[in-house]
Amino acid sequence: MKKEKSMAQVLTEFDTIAAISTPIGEGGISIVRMSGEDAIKIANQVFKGANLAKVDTHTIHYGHIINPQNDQVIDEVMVTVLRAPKTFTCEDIVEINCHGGIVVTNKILQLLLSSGARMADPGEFTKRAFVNGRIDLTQAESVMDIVRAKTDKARQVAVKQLEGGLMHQIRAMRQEILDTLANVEVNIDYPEYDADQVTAKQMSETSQSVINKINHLLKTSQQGTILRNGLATAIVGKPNVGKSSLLNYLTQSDKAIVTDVAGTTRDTLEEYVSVQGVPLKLIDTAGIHHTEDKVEKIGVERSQQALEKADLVLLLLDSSKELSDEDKMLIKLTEPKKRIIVLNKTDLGQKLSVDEVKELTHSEIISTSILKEKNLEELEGAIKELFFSGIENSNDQVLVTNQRQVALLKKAKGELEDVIDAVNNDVPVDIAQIDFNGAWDTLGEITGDSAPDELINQLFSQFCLGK
Ligand SMILES: Nc1nc2c(c(=O)[nH]1)N(C=O)[C@@H](CNc1ccc(C(=O)N[C@@H](CCC(=O)O)C(=O)O)cc1)CN2
Ligand SMILES: Nc1nc2c(ncn2[C@@H]2O[C@H](COP(=O)(O)OP(=O)(O)OP(=O)(O)O)[C@@H](O)[C@H]2O)c(=O)[nH]1
Ligand SMILES: [Mg+2]
Repeated sequence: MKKEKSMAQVLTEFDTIAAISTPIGEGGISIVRMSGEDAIKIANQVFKGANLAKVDTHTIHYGHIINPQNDQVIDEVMVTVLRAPKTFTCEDIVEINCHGGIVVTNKILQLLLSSGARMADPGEFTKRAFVNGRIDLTQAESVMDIVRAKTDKARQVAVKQLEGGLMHQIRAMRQEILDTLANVEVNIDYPEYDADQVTAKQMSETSQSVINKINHLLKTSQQGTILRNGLATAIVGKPNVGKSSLLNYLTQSDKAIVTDVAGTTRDTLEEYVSVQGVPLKLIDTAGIHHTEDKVEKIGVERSQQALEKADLVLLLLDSSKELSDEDKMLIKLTEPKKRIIVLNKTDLGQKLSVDEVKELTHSEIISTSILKEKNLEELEGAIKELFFSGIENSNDQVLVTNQRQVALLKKAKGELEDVIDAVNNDVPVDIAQIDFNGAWDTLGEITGDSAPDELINQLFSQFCLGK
């Protein structure tokens, strides 16, 4: 077995890192952040103002960053001093709040690097928070999810995960497995029973108990993924029915080009939007129809791909025209999907009635005029209703939201099922125990309690610089 490094060993390997933690660009203020043993010493070399080695922790100080080589003033700043261990990384942190210009911010970073700091890797601050035990991997992932959240719901789910609910549940499952393993020793001390038989029974029971908990978590993953990524909602229909107009209305923008020319939209367009609290990833598509045009053909193919991937389809029909073969084909094609049918252009003379469409489908039908903004709240309400039907209100629930966690939960479940199978088939206890130990390790990968270094490095490398 690989020997684990002691925390002290890990810590002594840590040098002082620096990075710009705000977006690169012009802005009011930028933050250059340092973490590590020498953070305060390095800051003191370039700061003119209070002696940072003497100030209280969690205090902020006015002064100037100067180039110690020639005493030239680089910028007027505010510097925050945060001493270990009660900091984001559990190390000494210094944050320099400078004016938000690209040149000045970079210059300050360069100065820190030439004074003894090392450029941080992407995600390295958060990685230190993890290695130093302040957060687990699920919390680290949630930090990134907060940064990347496209809708308020996605933010809400991520902040919930940051509280550590998922971590606690996983750790409790691991503890159950560990307690059972500890019992193995005890069983040997009771010779009146067959120790192996008792052990096998306990392993099998614990496996079932943990499987039940895993199933419960896996059940949340579909909802969790949708809340995190947005419900993929494809707006489809034949050309010129008002698909792009609908995207523009729902996003309250003019992101999509709208004209009276059929075939205006050539490529799919994605926008994140919250509709009555429902997080949607809206996809405007090129009108689906038969075409020989080379460019349009590719657009139509993309529309079909978007349709296949969609969680929800908004199928638009033009109510001022009779139902065409293409419309009928689209009604058939989208039949297996969660769907709302939108009869648009009700402001024009009506040639297609709700009743006529009802004969072809059980889906909800909403009549709208997107141009005149008629009945669009009803459409939004229908989206919301469809979304929340069959979904528990999730505000306080722990949700599994990412594929890494789902894959590891499934793997652990498989290992535990193998334990039960082995026990049922009278496989020797020490063989069954291999999978039992395996499940313990797999669950540990979710929280990072037993994750290999490569995995941890790979995960944090996806973070932004300065995070
Ligand atoms: N200026 C600044 N703003 C920021 C951050 C930062 O690093 N710097 N954060 C960075 O992402 C986020 C805040 N996250 C943080 C999480 C934990 C701790 C922290 O010091 N935790 C300690 C002590 C808590 C306490 O004082 O009670 C701990 O948990 O031990 C600080 C920030 C967002 N805003
Ligand atoms: N009268 C009327 N016109 C509408 C309505 N909704 C959209 N239109 C118009 O219909 C035309 C086509 O609208 P688009 O939103 O570009 O239609 P589309 O489905 O995206 O079309 P393609 O991208 O070509 O497939 C534009 O001139 C819109 O202003 C409506 O409710 N009533
Ligand atoms: Mg369009």
